[in-house]
Amino acid sequence: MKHYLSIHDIGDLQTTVNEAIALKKNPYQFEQLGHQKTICLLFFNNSLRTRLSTQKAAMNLGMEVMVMNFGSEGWQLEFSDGAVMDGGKAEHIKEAAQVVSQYCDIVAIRAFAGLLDKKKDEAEEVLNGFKKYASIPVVNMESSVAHPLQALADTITIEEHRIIERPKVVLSWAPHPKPLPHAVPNSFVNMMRLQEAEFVITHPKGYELNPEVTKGCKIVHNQRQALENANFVYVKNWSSYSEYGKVLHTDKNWMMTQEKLGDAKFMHCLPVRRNVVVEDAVLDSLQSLVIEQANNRTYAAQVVLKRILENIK
Ligand SMILES: NCCC[C@H](NC(=O)CCC(=O)O)C(=O)O
Ligand SMILES: NC(=O)OP(=O)(O)O
Repeated sequence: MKHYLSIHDIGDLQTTVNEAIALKKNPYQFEQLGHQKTICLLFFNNSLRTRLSTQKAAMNLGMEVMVMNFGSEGWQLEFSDGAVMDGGKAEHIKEAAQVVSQYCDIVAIRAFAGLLDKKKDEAEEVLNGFKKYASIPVVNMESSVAHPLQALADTITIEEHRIIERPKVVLSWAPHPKPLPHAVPNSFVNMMRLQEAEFVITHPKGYELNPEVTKGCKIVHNQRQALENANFVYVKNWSSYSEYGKVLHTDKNWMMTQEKLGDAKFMHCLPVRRNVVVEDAVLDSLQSLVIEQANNRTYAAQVVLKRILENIK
């Protein structure tokens, strides 16, 4: 694998999940693979899980890790070709990406959607800028439109807790005070398409995701109806896509409760706002898989870095 920008870069999903589960059992098996190789993790936004699990994954593979909070520590980047840089931006992506390529063998990048300009967000200027100008492999640690390391960890978690061949998996919108990006639900939907499941999306009207992502997916606007007989319920807030980046309403009735969850397993990528997105009783119950999802982020990242390292050796 050259880059890991979307879930589609991984090849066969089931093979990858099996490999990740094997790595989880024996995490130091490939300690030599990353010897004298360096990964640079560049953050344009906050993180807990991605920051630590990707570093842990790289360390398990014997790599050296450099982390930079680019958003607060780096020079402001210019992305336009031919720009006259007489404003606030000190460095062009052309130099920045090539410079980073001098110091490391893989670069991983987190750069969220700004949620103000759909076209600009969908152009993925940070991720695509590095892809275009860096001479090393690029890993997506959540971009404007995708969070493929999260989706892979979610698949591993579902695989570990699946008790029937074709589980019912529900992606449910939940309220949130802030406008949040579409990256996590987009990647979850794309990943669900690649596996055996009865998949249903539920959200209030107005919260349709990008129709190109959800094309052909079953969408039910009645949350209770959608949740009937669910095995896994993945809860996530996202802002409106059609009224781009807007919070249309924060209807408390969409919060996930123990009563609505029934016997299903609860999933969320974290961080989660307790008693807004989901009530305490769910997060504090044995039905919650959120900590296991966070744990599986390490093995998702590890299988991705392993494949990239095998390709650059
Ligand atoms: N990486 C996982 C989720 C990151 C981000 N959540 C957030 O920004 C939550 C912030 C808050 O709750 O204030 C999102 O939804 O894409
Ligand atoms: N789930 C996730 O990506 O968490 P962080 O934003 O803390 O990295």
